[in-house]
Amino acid sequence: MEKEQHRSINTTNGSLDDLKYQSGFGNSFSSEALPGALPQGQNSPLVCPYGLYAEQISGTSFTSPRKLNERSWLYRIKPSVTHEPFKPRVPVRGKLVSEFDKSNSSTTPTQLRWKPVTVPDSPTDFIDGLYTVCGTGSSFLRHGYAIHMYTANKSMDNCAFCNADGDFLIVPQQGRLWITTECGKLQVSPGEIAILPQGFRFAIDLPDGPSRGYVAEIFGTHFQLPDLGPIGANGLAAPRDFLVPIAWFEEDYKPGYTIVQKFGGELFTARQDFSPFNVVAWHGNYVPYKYDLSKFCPYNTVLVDHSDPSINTVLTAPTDKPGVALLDFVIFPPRWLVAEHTFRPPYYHRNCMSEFMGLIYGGYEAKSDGFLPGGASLHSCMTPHGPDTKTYEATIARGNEAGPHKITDTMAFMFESCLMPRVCPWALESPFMDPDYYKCWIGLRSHFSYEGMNAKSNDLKNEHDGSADRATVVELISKTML
Ligand SMILES: O=C(O)Cc1cc(O)ccc1O
Ligand SMILES: [Fe+2]
Repeated sequence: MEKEQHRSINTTNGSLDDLKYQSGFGNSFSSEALPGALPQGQNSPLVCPYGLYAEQISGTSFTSPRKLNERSWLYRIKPSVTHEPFKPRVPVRGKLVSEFDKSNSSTTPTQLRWKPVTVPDSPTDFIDGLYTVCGTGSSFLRHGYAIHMYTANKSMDNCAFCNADGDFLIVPQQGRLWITTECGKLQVSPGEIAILPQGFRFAIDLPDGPSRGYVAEIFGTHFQLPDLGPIGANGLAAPRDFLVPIAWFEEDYKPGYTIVQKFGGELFTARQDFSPFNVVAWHGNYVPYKYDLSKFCPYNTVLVDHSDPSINTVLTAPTDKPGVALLDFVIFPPRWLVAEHTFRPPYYHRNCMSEFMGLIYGGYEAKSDGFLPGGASLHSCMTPHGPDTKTYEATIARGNEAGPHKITDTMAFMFESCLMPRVCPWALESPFMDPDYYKCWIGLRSHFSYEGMNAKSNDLKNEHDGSADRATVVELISKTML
């Protein structure tokens, strides 16, 4: 064992408040915390600068096509392998799933909605606060996804988490996440997202205490920027707005330091006596990164009809079928609504894809109430859904006079997948599950009439004038975002 040392070297990242980042998506990045630490001209010299060990982390098979190949070279004080054997973590919490089947989850075509889960009072870090809501497929077979949520109130202490199963896309909803990774530090606030690819070790500090958020985990593939098609060369999420850490390392002696490894949905621990954040320099294109959703440049209809939500795709994890996503991350950001003689909220629909939604802040355009920041909904494959009764009535009451209108103070998102999710029992039985969700549509009444063959939306609007629920409608118009 080494003698005790307490020296953290950080030449460029002075304090967490002014973290510096590299920018770009899929670049070949490089960073060194000490000058000259990065070997030149080769990846694995006989002796690396400063006596560092060279270690490669591969995010794709060695032989993946060049345009998909992801790997990085890390130059570290001790290699990752320097630890005691992995043992099952005790106590076993058993609320993480990475291979979905009848033993751990069930299917339902019912529309599901959850209220925001309360952050516990008892000390809970990110690992203990993480639980799977739904998912499908298998991390063993490298195909599928899991959707988790977390509630936590304390920083991880003397331990790092490593997910061997897949990539995490983390959407904090409450409380900042200060994430230390092997490539350096990321400071992520609600309204930003972080991607922690498969295999990277990371530790999450919670500077704000109580924290809550959503996590999509994908098995067997990585996130890409969506093609822009006829939109052109610019728009949606710009590559330069993705931020990647700069090298940061600590060389402290850390007795009892624990690596918690998620492997096949189970947690294992291994002891070592040093920090895994001992990478002095690195280069490559397999990296953790973050993105500020307020930087997104939305495109949408400028004349009629409501665009399909794919127009707001931030990142996509593809399947082998062109245009069919294992998991799309789609947002519903502040934007102008200008469509003429159009029902502006999301249309009623059934989708061959499955839709999990969350709300980071504000309200959501299709739901007047009941879908709250920190809450969630799941509309699985071909399960009908759409605006609730109040939103429908208020939209019709507003009628054609609606001019350009800006939706503000809102950030909802959707994880959309071609694979049908199974739902975990603790999510179905949760006290935060809303058993009355279906009632938000039950009030939708028939406006059908043979005389109304040429009805315009204004005629529908007039139906409400003087009707018994006029007061409600007027109240809703003032409340609604549309
Ligand atoms: O169901 C939802 O609320 C998500 C959604 C939004 C939208 O604008 C169009 C289709 C869609 O599934
Ligand atoms: Fe939908």
